[in-house]
Parts: sequence; C-alpha cells; structure tokens
Amino acid sequence: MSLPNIEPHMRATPGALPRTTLQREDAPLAARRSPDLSNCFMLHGAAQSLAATGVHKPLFQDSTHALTGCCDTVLGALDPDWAAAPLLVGAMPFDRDAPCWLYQPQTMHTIDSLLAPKAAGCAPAGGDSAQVQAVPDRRSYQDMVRQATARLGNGTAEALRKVVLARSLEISRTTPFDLRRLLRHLMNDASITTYCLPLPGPARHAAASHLVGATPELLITRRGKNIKSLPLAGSLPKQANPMLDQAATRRLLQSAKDLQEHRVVVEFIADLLNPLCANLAVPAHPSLCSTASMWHLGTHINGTLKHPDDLATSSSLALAARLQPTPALCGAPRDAALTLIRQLEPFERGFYGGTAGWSDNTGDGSWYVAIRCAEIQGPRARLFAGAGIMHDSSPAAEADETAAKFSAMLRALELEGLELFPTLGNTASR
Ligand SMILES: C=C(O[C@H]1C=CC=C(C(=O)O)[C@@H]1O)C(=O)O
Repeated sequence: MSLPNIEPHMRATPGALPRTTLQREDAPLAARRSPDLSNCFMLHGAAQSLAATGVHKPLFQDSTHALTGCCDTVLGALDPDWAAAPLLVGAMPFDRDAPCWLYQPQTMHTIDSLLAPKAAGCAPAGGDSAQVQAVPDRRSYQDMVRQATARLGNGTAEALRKVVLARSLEISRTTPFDLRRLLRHLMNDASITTYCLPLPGPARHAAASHLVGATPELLITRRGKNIKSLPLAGSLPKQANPMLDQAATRRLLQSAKDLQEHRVVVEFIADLLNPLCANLAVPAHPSLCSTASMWHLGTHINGTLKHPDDLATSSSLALAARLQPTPALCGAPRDAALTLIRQLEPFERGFYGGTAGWSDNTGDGSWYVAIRCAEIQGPRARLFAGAGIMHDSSPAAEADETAAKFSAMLRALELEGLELFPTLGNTASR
C-alpha cells in the first residue's frame, strides 16, 4: 500500500539561500589547508551551506527576551564592509532568560575546505572504550513523564496542555572526539541540516566546546518578504521491517495524541506570525517527514510579511527571537511548561532546544531548532533528546522515543548500539 503525504523532508530546504550566496567568490575564503576548528560555525543542508571560523565582532550576548526589542540595532551593528560577509551567525539558548551568542564571523570557508581531513587526523573512535551515563536513567525519566501527565490537561483554558521533557547522555573516553569526522558522518543523512556552533565557555584554557547536531526542524527562514517554517512534533522511531514501518507511519498519522501534540505547536507559531503577515498559509493537516532514524509529523507554513523592511519585527533574527522556543521544545502555555521543565529536568539545556542560524543585514536568514545534538568538548560528549508529553502519554513510549532520537548522534560518534544500553534503551514494543 502506498503511503500518503510522504516528503523527503528538507530535500528542498524551504526558502534557503542558494549555496553561491554564502560562498561568494570575493569573500576571503581561507587557504586550502584545514582551518583550526576551535571557533567553528557551520550549517549544511540540502539547499544551503555556511561555514565560518573566528569572531570578527561580538554582536549580542544578552537574553532572547532582551533581543526581541533590539534586533534592528543588532543587525545595524554588523560591519557592512567586512569582506568575509555582512552577516551574523550564532545561537539563542532554550531558556529565553539565558545569554545568546551572536557574532559576525572572521573567515568564511567552503564546507570542503573546513572539513578536509588533517594530514595527521585523530584515530577512529573505534578502539577507545567509552563510559556512559544516562541523566536521568530510563526509570527516572518515566517517573518524570508520570509526574507531568498528572499535571497536564485538567480541562481549563489556562491549564498546561503540553510539556517537552528531555534527558541527556554523558559520554567520556580517553581520546578527543574528532569534530571533522563527526560532522562528515552527520552530513551523510541528506534529510537533515547539520550544524556546529562554538559554545562560549568560562575556561580560557579548556578544550574548545561546540554544540554539534543534525536537525530536521526549521524554525524560520526569510527571503525578502517570504517566510517559511516547518515545525515538527509527534514522532515514531523508524522500523527495520518495511511492513512494520508502514504500519507505524499509518498509526502516527491517525494518532489523536500525536496530532494534538503537533497542533499545539502549529497554533502557537501561526498566532505569533499572523500579526506580521499579509497572508499566512497553514495546512489543516500535517505531513509525514523523516530522517534516517525517525518519522515526524510536520506542517509546512508559508507567509508573506507585511513590513519586510522593519528589521525590528520582521528580520529573520526578530522572527526567530519571537518564536523561540516553540511548544515543540518547551510546551504550552510556554511559561507554565518552562516552570515544570525547570522542576523536573535534572540538567541545564543550554543551547539544546534553542535555535542556531544566521541573518544578514537585510534581514534574510535561516534559523533551525537545535535538536539531535551533543555538546562536544575534547573527549567528552553530552547528548540531548526530548519528547512531547501530553496528558495521555505512555512513559515507556516516550522513553523509547528519546532513545531512538539519540541513535543518529550515537552512530555519528561511532558508538551505535548504545541506545540499547539498559538504563537508556528501547523496550521490545511500544
Ligand atoms: C525535543 C525533541 O524533538 C522535538 C522535535 C520533533 C518532534 C518531537 C516530538 O515528537 O516529541 C519533539 O517535539 C528532540 O529531538 O530532542
């Protein structure tokens, strides 16, 4: 039987810039030898590529709350004559009160030159044994889900309708992870956008720290007056058996829990974008989107801005700051969900669940949801994965979903099979 609405997600990244725009011939591309990756920003998807190292000019390090009021000023502070590019790159964290890291980069690169293997590259990950700790472990995560379901959906209009609960996986080994190798592995999945961003760190002499991931979710992209968003929510792990996999996708498209979990996100985004748009097209039903390891419900939202020249409200930077974080990563209502996340999750999310992207001085740009990722610092990696919890969520199914969401990164770190680690892993069936 053929499947309805299947889209090879992101194969044509909505509204993304053509590669040539970001790899301008006149830009001072670094010499052909591999650059130092200690301050590397990279976005690479089917329709756009951006790679930069170094910081030419820090532009904004206050909270996302503060950023919403001054995006025109921040973009106005870009050095327009800087030959590398008059564009800002960086990230906003999950928590709107935590500091952003937005800056104008020093040097632009092609992806090929950035990721060319060093002559004496790091040893493959293989022979090195890794220590792994799930925080929280499977049982504690299921307890968190139970506590959340008890608080969800009591029927009142202001009640908590959805919360996204995450867990992390702390991995350490003796040899440093090879960032280039990891990025090249992630880029093998053409359905996602691979990203790498430098994390501002307290220790000046500590190894550089980066958030590295492969996201299927577009927060917002803007090209002139046209905007697009592709929120995802409602997921199932892919099955190795094609018959079981087809059955799983049919279940997902008909699952009342997943459709409602998805609807909450779409309504939130539409409500925030509507006042800024002359028109906004929001399909009534989601489509199936996929990565190498997951199925998701996704909705392609398209709009036309009323005032694209107003960088304070309608630049891609301002739109991202307004939307971030959507209920795909936080919940609804946003503040109540955030309060519950702070009570239940035993770690800081940092930039996981935030957004990574770029904006140029005309306001065009793209911002992706920072999921399916890991903080990498030398021989340590901290992976993150979350799931949307509704009042009728099954704790075991949500734990399975987070384990499946770890798998792409574990594979890229050459640690496949760890998603079956007892305190982390999948149950036999959902
Ligand atoms: C929170 C994550 O996924 C979000 C994005 C897509 C689908 C989701 C879900 O079905 O729960 C999550 O909302 C994550 O990957 O860590």
